[in-house]
Amino acid sequence: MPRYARRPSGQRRPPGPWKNGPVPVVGLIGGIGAGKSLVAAALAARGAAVLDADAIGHALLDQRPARQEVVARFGEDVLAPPAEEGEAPRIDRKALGRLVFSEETSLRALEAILHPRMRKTFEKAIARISRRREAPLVVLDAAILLEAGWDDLCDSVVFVDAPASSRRERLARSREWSAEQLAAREAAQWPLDRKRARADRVVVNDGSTDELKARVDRLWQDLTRRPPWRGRTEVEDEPDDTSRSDATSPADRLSSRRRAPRSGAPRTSPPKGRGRRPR
Ligand SMILES: CC(C)(COP(=O)(O)OP(=O)(O)OC[C@H]1O[C@@H](n2cnc3c(N)ncnc32)[C@H](O)[C@@H]1O)[C@@H](O)C(=O)NCCC(=O)NCCS
Ligand SMILES: Nc1ncnc2c1ncn2[C@@H]1O[C@H](COP(=O)(O)OP(=O)(O)OP(=O)(O)O)[C@@H](O)[C@H]1O
Repeated sequence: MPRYARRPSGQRRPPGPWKNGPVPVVGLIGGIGAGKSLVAAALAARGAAVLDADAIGHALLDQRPARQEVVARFGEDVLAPPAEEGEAPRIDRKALGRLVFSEETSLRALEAILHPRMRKTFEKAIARISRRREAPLVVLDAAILLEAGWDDLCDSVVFVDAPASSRRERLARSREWSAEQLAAREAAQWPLDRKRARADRVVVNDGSTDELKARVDRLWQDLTRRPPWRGRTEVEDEPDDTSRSDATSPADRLSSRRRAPRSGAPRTSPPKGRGRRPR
């Protein structure tokens, strides 16, 4: 029987070169609508196990302990009428979203209910996948990975970089958010250049879905090579200065490539001004 070290969380950590043992964990971040889910799906098609933070949050809202705490905090207005008689009431996420993204204290209160449970779910899933060697790679797809401090579970952080205009167009097509709703969610997150600076890999999503898949194939090669990973990788075609996203100038990109590896680097100072409280 292998002997496993215990982690502070009480989870057993099987032996291996990565933070959580034999399987590396990769955090996926990027702007809203940048294509994180698409990248996650392409990695899943190659064999990665994907933890979708949005979906895990939704599942928790559907379970009694979290749902009851949410209703106790926000009132019955955040409940949707049951579709059928006798059915358990469900949280109306649209209504709850309207509330929390218009008032920071409410968002913090919702996070205080959900985030500890979400983290526990991630930790358990990572521990299980590592113990049973269920996949060669775990992907934690979480827009607010850095803001929530979940990056401490990750061996690498990948930023999906898409031009703001493409993100807006795609979201207008795929979701029913107004520009104001999108702006309110973005305001609740770190600015993109701050997120990008904390990533050690960047995948540029500025073309077709086929182009993105080809880039994810290269990312996969990079992520599944033997440890230790070093340096910073940008996955895109030949640099084209006109097609870059919102905030990164060619000079930024060059300097970011020269950055030291993330692992072991001290955390940067807390965010100032816009957006979320420091963590
Ligand atoms: C407020 C809720 C009910 C709205 O649900 P809805 O179905 O409209 O949105 P969904 O959960 O699919 O989130 C879509 C996007 O909104 C943004 N977003 C969601 N929660 C947050 C948050 N706490 N802070 C900043 N942005 C957020 C993310 O970019 C996310 O990808 C829901 O987002 C929620 O419960 N949020 C708190 C839990 C959480 O932090 N989830 C985000 C994990 S990445
Ligand atoms: N290169 C692309 N070409 C065309 N459509 C795309 C491309 N990339 C993403 N999309 C579409 O844009 C929409 C948003 O993408 P996706 O859901 O992957 O973004 P996301 O980063 O996961 O968003 P969120 O932050 O809300 O979780 C989806 O409908 C997706 O299919």
